[in-house]
Amino acid sequence: MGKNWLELLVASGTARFAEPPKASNPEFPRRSLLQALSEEGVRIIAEVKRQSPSAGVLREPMDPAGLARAYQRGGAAAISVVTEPRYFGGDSRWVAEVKQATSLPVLQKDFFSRPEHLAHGLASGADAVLLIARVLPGSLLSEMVACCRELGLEPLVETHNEEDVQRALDAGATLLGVNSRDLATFTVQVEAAAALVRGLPSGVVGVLESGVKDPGQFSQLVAQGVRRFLIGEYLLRQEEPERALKGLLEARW
Ligand SMILES: O=C(O)c1ccccc1NCC(=O)[C@H](O)[C@H](O)COP(=O)(O)O
Repeated sequence: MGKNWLELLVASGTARFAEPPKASNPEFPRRSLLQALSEEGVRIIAEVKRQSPSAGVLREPMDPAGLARAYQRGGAAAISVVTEPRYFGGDSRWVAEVKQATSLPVLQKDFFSRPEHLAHGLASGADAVLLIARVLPGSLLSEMVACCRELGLEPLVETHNEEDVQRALDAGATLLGVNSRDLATFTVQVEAAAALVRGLPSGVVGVLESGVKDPGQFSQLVAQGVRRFLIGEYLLRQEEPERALKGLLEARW
């Protein structure tokens, strides 16, 4: 029996977020992820992620501020920062570094599983936080969505299948990610995720997350009608992430 990664990742968040945050960065002006993604054209959230359970080390040394600046020059609409330290090698201080280095909205990706954990997102200086539908059973998902809004954090509700999507919509999500990676098995099914994104009701901003592996595949997804993406590994493995991002955004479809 292999590791249940999702359980380990949620447990990592629960342990780290048990106490209220010690330091706080509330001074940052708020930037709206929803607004940035609602603009016309193809919109990319570019990810700062040192390593991942599925891919190992992606970028070393990691310079979050420098990378985020390169992403902004390359045309990113927003930056995702993976802050989980144990399995992703992340650091919640990177959120503030990226906010200072760019003028883009910053999404903090970590494993928040209780309303009280969200104080950590606020203290990091995040504009938006990730809520993973699969680890927030029953009414917990809508409670977390409501709590984000009370705190002034935008929730990006991450789904993986039809059932998750329905739960996210019922919870009032207006910013909805469909992750093509199954976070328990790491199987990636980009076409299935793209179909779910395309089927979202109007008024919901849908983002295709994970699994973009080259410009050709990216162009095909855009040609099929997908407009918003969250991309990590492909960009992180490039020597020149700015150029790689421009390459995606300038591709013909
Ligand atoms: O990336 C992983 O291995 C992973 C494992 C378990 C939980 C979450 C994980 N990743 C978070 C993400 O969803 C991705 O970092 C993000 O969508 C970007 O994906 P990619 O472009 O494939 O790096």
